[in-house]
Amino acid sequence: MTTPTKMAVVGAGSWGTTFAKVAADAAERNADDGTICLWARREAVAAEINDSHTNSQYLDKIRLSQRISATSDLREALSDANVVVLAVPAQTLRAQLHEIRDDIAPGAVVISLMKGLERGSDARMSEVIGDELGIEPAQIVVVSGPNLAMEIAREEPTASVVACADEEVATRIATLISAPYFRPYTNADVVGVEIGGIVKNVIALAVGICDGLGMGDNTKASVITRGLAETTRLAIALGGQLETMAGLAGLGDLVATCSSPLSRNRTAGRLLGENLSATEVGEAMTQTAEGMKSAHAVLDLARRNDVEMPIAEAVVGVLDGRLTIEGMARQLLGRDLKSETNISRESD
Ligand SMILES: NC(=O)C1=CN([C@@H]2O[C@H](COP(=O)(O)OP(=O)(O)OC[C@H]3O[C@@H](n4cnc5c(N)ncnc54)[C@H](O)[C@@H]3O)[C@@H](O)[C@H]2O)C=CC1
Ligand SMILES: O=C(CO)COP(=O)(O)O
Repeated sequence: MTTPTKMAVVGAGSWGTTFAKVAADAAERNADDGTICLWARREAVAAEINDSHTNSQYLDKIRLSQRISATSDLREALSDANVVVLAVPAQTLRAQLHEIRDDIAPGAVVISLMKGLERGSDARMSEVIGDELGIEPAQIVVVSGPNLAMEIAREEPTASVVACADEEVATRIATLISAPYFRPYTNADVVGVEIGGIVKNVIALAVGICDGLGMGDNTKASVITRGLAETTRLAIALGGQLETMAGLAGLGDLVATCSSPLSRNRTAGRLLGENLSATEVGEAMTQTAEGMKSAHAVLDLARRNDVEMPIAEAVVGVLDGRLTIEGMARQLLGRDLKSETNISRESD
């Protein structure tokens, strides 16, 4: 007999809550005894999930399964959990893990849902998890793909990627989250899957800037496509696979995020394009737009690996107030002419 899954989801924002719903609906479909406990920072959010089975601040009008319980006591959520899911803002993860490292059961599989790069260390979230918890890559899973939370919460059919160095673990987690409306594929390329999710947020800021400036689809398609080229260069330099970048966690997520009005990163970019400063955009956003903070780390990581990322560089220039949005277009269009198909590190 296999042990029933006891899942703890750390972070009851849009994606943490939606992922808990997916796992609960998958358990229902698999007719297993799995339970899901969501940790919410605020007691009121936990109480609403327990009493009304809703989380109205993040997922308006979405009903959650009765298999999902919630608590604002993190130790209680983690108690005996054999699968721990992390869905907090990337820049807060290390401090959070530091606090709870002794409360995570040895042998638990830890899943990262986050799409950010740590500023200062340029570490991917799977690397932060490995550092802070001292666990093996076979225990660390990354879930990423074209996964706008609200669409999944509404049960609109969606595919995703479950990445782990150990393919058996990836398959086990994929089974655990395979809901009637959510289809996960496995992939052993953790680096490529994570880089796709991180960099698309920066490219979505650039596409949002185009929106803010009132530019049309040619401009946005050009940014998306060349954005994929620079994302691919970085992923390959770090050991990722070309095929991953053409898949759900690369092209798929880039297209979803850059096209959707639901995207927080694209929205933040639009506000930048409407001439708000990065500080003003930060104040206007009520949910996490990871690209606003990760962009600097992406550029730093690229420079350390001799990878050119002109779009990321221009976005960082705008965020830092060194480049105007009009100057951004001039800078990108003024570059030396190149072959399109060169995926080598040096140039674009
Ligand atoms: N919302 C989406 O559609 C998707 C989001 N993601 C990624 O998931 C991660 C989480 O994003 P969302 O759930 O959308 O964000 P959110 O802004 O909706 O929720 C963030 C959650 O983290 C908590 N939190 C905020 N500051 C914290 C801190 N200092 N310490 C601990 N917890 C804190 C908040 O209370 C909230 O529960 C991000 O890395 C994002 O890129 C990935 C795929 C889809
Ligand atoms: O990662 C996402 C979709 O896959 C969500 O994008 P935003 O964080 O820009 O809303």
